[in-house]
Amino acid sequence: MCNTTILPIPGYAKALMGLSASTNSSRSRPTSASIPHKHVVILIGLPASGKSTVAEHLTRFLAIDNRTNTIRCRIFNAGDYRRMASKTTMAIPSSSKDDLFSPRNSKKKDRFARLAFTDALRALDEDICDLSVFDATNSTVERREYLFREIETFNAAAHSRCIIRPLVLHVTCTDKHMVRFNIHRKAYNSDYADKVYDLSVKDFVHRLQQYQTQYVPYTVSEYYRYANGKQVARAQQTYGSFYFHVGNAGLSPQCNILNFTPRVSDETTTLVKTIAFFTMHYREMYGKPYISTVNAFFSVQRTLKNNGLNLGKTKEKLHHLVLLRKVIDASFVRSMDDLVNSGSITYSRKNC
Ligand SMILES: Nc1ncnc2c1ncn2[C@@H]1O[C@H](COP(=O)(O)OP(=O)(O)O)[C@@H](O)[C@H]1O
Ligand SMILES: O=P(O)(O)OC[C@H]1O[C@@](CO)(OP(=O)(O)O)[C@@H](O)[C@@H]1O
Repeated sequence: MCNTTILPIPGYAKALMGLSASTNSSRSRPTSASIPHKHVVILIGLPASGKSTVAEHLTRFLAIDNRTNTIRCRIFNAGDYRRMASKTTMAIPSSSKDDLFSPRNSKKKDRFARLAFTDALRALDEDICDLSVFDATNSTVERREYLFREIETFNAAAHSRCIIRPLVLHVTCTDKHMVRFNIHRKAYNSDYADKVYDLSVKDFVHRLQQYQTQYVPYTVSEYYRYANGKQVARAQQTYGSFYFHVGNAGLSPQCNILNFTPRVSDETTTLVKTIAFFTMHYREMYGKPYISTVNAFFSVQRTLKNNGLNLGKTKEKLHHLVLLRKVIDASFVRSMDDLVNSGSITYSRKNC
């Protein structure tokens, strides 16, 4: 089921019908028409929820859609800043003191996110791109407030060469098989290049547990705090606020919130319409092959058939399946689902 919530928006119905929202005479242009409106997509989601993959899909989609193919996109991944800063591969922590993902080290971890976000805004200001995607978990209210505040400060600065509009893209994954599969894949990323499979999976699960103690769902009231321009995001009131959601590769109901205001720019309207289309059709466009791969991965019959007489490979694959089932058991997935969805915008009946 696809379901997009549209808050009272002059011109949006026209926009959905493919007519230019700017033809609505009640809408006025942005104050300085000469200043381009650029965008930053702020991702939110637990590790392994699929953020980087969806971000990649989004930028590919924008590049082929003829409404947006002139938009130059760049992705800024906080994890990559951490990996670049470290000369060695990630060490498996022996205590919470040297565990970057422990709440006690959140300031250390924030440093990389801040560096990545500063570059994301700078690239827009220096006209290196028109859309920056900020890829991090952004899992706390403090972090999100920081990001919105930074954008406000940027927009208010006299020397800024563009206006930056934030768009939130929430990526969730709580399907048991998808969670297991994604963590399996994470065990092969560069954090674990020099580590054996079992240790990598267990360490990643430990990382997720650390996030579970800190993650704060993005709620409707948090959305409205920014949308209503209180405290941290005054410009939202003027230029609209937009929330998009991709859940379980598009299998979960969509829950976009598009709050257009009279002064939303044409650049924003076009981009928002296109991203809304992307999220609403994510399953057909990008989710299907992934969903089939996940199903095939967990089919023991398929494992036996694919590996034929290769007993070594079959044994290894079966070992992976057993381990994944053991360390990512039903109660782990349930608690993840509760955390991600309880009180979150995604499950708020009011808006979905
Ligand atoms: N929507 C998806 N389509 C295809 N593969 C996906 C999808 N979501 C997750 N995956 C798989 O799971 C792995 C982890 O996802 P990733 O995008 O790195 O998560 P995150 O950025 O949230 O940590 C990816 O390497 C990919 O193999
Ligand atoms: O600072 P936050 O927002 O948690 O996000 C950054 C972190 O996200 C992670 C989550 O696992 O990204 P990545 O998937 O790119 O490896 C960490 O590596 C990275 O340090």
